[in-house]
Amino acid sequence: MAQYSLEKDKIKILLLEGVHQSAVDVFQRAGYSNIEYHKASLGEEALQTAIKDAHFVGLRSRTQLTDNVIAKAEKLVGIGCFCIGTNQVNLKAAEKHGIPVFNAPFSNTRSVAELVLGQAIMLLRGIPKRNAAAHRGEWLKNAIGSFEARGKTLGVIGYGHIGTQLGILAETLGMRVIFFDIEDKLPLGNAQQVHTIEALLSGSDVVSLHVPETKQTKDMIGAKELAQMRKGSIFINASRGTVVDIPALASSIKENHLAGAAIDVFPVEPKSNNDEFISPLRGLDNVILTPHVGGSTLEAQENIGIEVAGKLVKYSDNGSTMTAVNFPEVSLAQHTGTSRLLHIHHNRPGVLIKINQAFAEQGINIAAQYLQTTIDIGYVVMEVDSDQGSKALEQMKLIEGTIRARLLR
Ligand SMILES: NC(=O)c1ccc[n+]([C@@H]2O[C@H](COP(=O)([O-])OP(=O)(O)OC[C@H]3O[C@@H](n4cnc5c(N)ncnc54)[C@H](O)[C@@H]3O)[C@@H](O)[C@H]2O)c1
Ligand SMILES: O=C(O)CC[C@@H](O)C(=O)O
Repeated sequence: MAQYSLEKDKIKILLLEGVHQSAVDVFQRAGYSNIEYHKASLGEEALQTAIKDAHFVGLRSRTQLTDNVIAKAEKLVGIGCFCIGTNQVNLKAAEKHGIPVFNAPFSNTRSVAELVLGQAIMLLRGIPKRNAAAHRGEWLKNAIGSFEARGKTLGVIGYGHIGTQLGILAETLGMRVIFFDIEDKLPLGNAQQVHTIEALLSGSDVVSLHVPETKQTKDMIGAKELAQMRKGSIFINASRGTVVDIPALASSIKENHLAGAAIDVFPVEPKSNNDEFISPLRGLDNVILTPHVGGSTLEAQENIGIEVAGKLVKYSDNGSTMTAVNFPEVSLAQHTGTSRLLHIHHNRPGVLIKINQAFAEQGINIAAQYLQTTIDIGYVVMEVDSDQGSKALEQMKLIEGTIRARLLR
């Protein structure tokens, strides 16, 4: 598939799930006015219709970009996840079609850490159950099951951007912090790494999960792991719903093994705010249930809008793919005085040589060349004399192994 870069007002940007206005502002400031904006996510059929002629799509965690949807999005050039998680996108399929996927790896991490810390304090004090009782007209004024955070042990599973910030915040309250991670991590503050999940579970008063959704983290916490937690301890998950066996968690709470839990993410989440939320945890007074809002603060959403829209604009304008999660990363400054060509190809021996040969035979002068590869694809960016851009694109199209080629204006 080869294409000339379109006029900016012909480039369709599909924004879903109410991404922040800051994203729209970034696109508009960069000259992109053809924006289709939806407040909610779209089901597969509606999504296929809306994405069919879109060049860029922006989404959050609800929209599923499956292999099937991506295959039918014939014009799609780039995907922006306006969040951290990218598990809702079939990254391999996007790569196969030569489509980079961008996200915002930092912008909402502080928001999650703050929420989790607040939940830990509330749960240690038994507040959710006292709050629920008061709403029913009951008055639970006593100190039973009510503890300070000071001196308690917080166990963090997944000591990344969120886990580390949570650890530091918890230490300011006088909590002791231990963590379990598959990587050896530099402990911040006085945190200590433990080397088995069992040591973490049995050694903590509050356990909080901050791992990504992967094959290894699926059902990472089930009945066996919950039984390894201390009696009367607290469990928090604001990572991904697939990580925890929810019926097993509900049993552990009902049997009074755990004193309480806060759950922000669920294996199946309602598609929109109008759909019913169904969970075996409903009705349990000592469980805080939140609708996947760990990262939903106005500060975070505004920053995410700016960050991800900025990355899509840079890719559209300059071909820069820095921080793409599924794609060779090429950092490029703005080009002036030359035509820039983007060529995405299957990573097989000889593709670059063939492009260079074809250009040499046609007398096309290469002013600059940048190449990066992953196991499966190669991404080469070339600059040629301005009057030779169209001819160069025609030559690129003929190269065997081409997935996409694009000429920037
Ligand atoms: N609730 C929300 O609104 C919300 C907001 C932001 C992020 N999240 C979720 O939180 C996750 C974590 O975010 P982050 O920014 O801290 O990510 P991160 O990539 O910085 O950290 C994840 C950590 O988990 C570790 N890890 C991976 N697999 C593991 C395993 N099997 N066992 C133990 N450790 C493992 C990694 O080594 C890494 O240190 C995200 O992937 C996202 O799914 C949720
Ligand atoms: O905003 C969302 O829908 C997802 C938030 C969070 O889970 C993330 O991955 O950043």
